Amino acid sequence: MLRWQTAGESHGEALVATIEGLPAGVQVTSQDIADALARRRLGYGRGARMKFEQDRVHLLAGVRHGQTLGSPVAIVIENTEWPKWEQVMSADPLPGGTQLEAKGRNAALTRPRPGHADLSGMRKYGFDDARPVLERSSARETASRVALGVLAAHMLEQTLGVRTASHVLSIGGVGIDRSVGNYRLPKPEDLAALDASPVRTLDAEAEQAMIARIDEAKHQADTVGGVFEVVAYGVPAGLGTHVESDRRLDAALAAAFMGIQAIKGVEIGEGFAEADRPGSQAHDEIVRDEGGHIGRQTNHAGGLEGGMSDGQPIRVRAAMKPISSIPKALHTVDIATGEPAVAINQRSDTTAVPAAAVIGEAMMNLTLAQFALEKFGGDSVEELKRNAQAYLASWPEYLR
Ligand SMILES: Cc1cc2nc3c(=O)[nH]c(=O)nc-3n(C[C@H](O)[C@H](O)[C@H](O)COP(=O)(O)O)c2cc1C
Ligand SMILES: C=C(O[C@@H]1CC(C(=O)O)=C[C@@H](OP(=O)(O)O)[C@H]1O)C(=O)O
Repeated sequence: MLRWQTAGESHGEALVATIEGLPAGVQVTSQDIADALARRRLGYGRGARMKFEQDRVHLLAGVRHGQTLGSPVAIVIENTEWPKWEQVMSADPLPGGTQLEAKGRNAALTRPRPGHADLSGMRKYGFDDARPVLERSSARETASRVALGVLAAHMLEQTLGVRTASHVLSIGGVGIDRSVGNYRLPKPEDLAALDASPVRTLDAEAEQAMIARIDEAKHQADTVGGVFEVVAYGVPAGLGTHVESDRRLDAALAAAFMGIQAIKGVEIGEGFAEADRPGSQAHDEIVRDEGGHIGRQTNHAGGLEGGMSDGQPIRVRAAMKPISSIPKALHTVDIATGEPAVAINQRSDTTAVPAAAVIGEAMMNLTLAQFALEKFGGDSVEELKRNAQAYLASWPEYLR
């Protein structure tokens, strides 16, 4: 069983991530993780913090000489902003009972921001300050998940040959028309080109439109969301199952993507467009190719049928709501006085859809790694590989 967890506040000392259940022998280095974290910081429209903060990674446990040991892996990502927050976010009481003055960074945040966890978190945990809520609800936490996603991605690639790529379909309502479904899907070989695009697309026209939309939103003191897609190649048929709802791979992927901050919709394949098509045009007919192998001519289903991978590329799309902290401040109520007020506004991203796509890759890899381990098992990379090969070899040639 693959289990993972993260801890850490946005302006705390560090983020911490652990993962347990990976086989021994997965090759990974701190540099691989640092490279993935750098990809998560990319994207036109991100705020000032992305420019001055760095992700400093320490691979603390579970890896020796570039290979996992089969023991829990622990990763620490230092927040380089920490010196500015050392007192405000101090875990221990301040020396000599010092009380920080309630001003500047330590001022109580009593005007909850619509669209954030602030108001419900204050009610639920009994806080009169939004700080303890926003510190953890911040998407800073996703750095931990991207770090863990590297281990999952390496395990998948080194055992099954699975590789993942992501791209952005639209930002603020402009970009690629996803109802058509015949645009060029990103391939793992395109990753460098996608990383080089300010809005994570291979479509030059859509790129210009999305950049212009972000500029427009920024100019109007507003923010925008968008839609991204993650595609996983090389996933063997048969991960997940139809037999029980909580073991379905499509359900697990939907939960994993929905678990990314600000994601409000998840689509498997062409999910929403499928709802408008007649069945005769919706399903992926089963054919034999020239080599006699079984295959499909289309992939509307996004590689998932009956809660199981069907051997086609797995495609998951996610809709991200606009960034919630808006310079053009929204109405709220000051919790300290009960009077109408405008929401706290801090420096913020105008959009973070390209970053969310990279986080989506991590969630795809973590979910597929979990399901691959459940299906094949194995305490070492070699054992997992053997088990998967034996499974595939058990099929008649034309089914492979
Ligand atoms: C990569 C990424 C970056 C984000 N950056 C910001 C930001 O700078 N400002 C902000 O207000 N929200 C930002 N968000 C969104 C908030 O974290 C999110 O809207 C908030 O947690 C509430 O969303 P929820 O209702 O899904 O939890 C970001 C989200 C992601 C995934
Ligand atoms: C720090 C990151 O993203 C942050 C996510 C975030 C939010 O509210 O989710 C708000 C911003 O932080 P701050 O309020 O400190 O400016 C983003 O910069 C990161 O992704 O590493």
